[in-house]
Amino acid sequence: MSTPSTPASDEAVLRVRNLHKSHALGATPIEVLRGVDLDIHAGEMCAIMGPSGVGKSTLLSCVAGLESPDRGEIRVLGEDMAALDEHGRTLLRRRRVGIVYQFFNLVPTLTGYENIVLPYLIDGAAPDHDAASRMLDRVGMRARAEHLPSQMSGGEMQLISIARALVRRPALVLADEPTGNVNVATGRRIMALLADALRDAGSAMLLVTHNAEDAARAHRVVFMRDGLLLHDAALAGPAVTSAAVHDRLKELGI
Ligand SMILES: Nc1ncnc2c1ncn2[C@@H]1O[C@H](COP(=O)(O)OP(=O)(O)OP(=O)(O)O)[C@@H](O)[C@H]1O
Repeated sequence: MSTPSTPASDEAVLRVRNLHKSHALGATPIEVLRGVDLDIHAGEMCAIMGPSGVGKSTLLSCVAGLESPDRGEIRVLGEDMAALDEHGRTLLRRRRVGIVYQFFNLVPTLTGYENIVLPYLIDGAAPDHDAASRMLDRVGMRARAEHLPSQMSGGEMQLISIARALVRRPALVLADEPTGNVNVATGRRIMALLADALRDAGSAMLLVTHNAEDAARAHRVVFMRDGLLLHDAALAGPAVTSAAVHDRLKELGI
């Protein structure tokens, strides 16, 4: 598979057009995404907020190539996900996309360090131990390197999972409620780490969050409602403060 290393400067790292996706609920399909459009450029963090069950995680799964949309277009680094086969999508995800999950998704039988180098191993690549070691220090988890996830707190597991997601300097980071299961202080640390890593690596990031303070770290906040994204010009750039996010959530009744 040929994966462009960097998109053309004006090309979005993530481009989504008219995305539709239904889930079968018994015999009745429920259309969760009804024409989602979204662009995220290099170095940009975009937060998505919206009521529970509206389809935020479904969007992330489609972007990651873990679920197939019914129709519409997803381009990651210019690559049309629908034109890739399953293997191509897997390679693109492994090599260019970092994913942070709400429930960490660490491999329970591997140590913290082994979890961090997992993205290399599942790709059949030699681990970059320098990068992994730097990442271990960056998330402050060196003392936990040899511990199993069962010996870690939720916050520690999430810090390890963030190191795993970022170790290959992904072009696109997908984070699904990364602070949803950690305490407030760790949540702030996690958001600062993600923002710093994004800036340093020039990655684009799609963040799903219910937390206005987390959303306020983004360059742009969009709201999902009725299967669509509401692009809110008032919530971009310096206007993105947690107070402004709170106000908008209230106006939208979310
Ligand atoms: N595999 C599936 N099969 C059937 N229905 C599904 C499936 N995955 C999700 N759904 C349904 O699709 C809808 C959207 O789910 P999704 O997890 O994307 O929402 P969300 O906005 O991320 O919610 P939350 O904020 O609670 O995490 C929900 O009604 C959910 O029950």
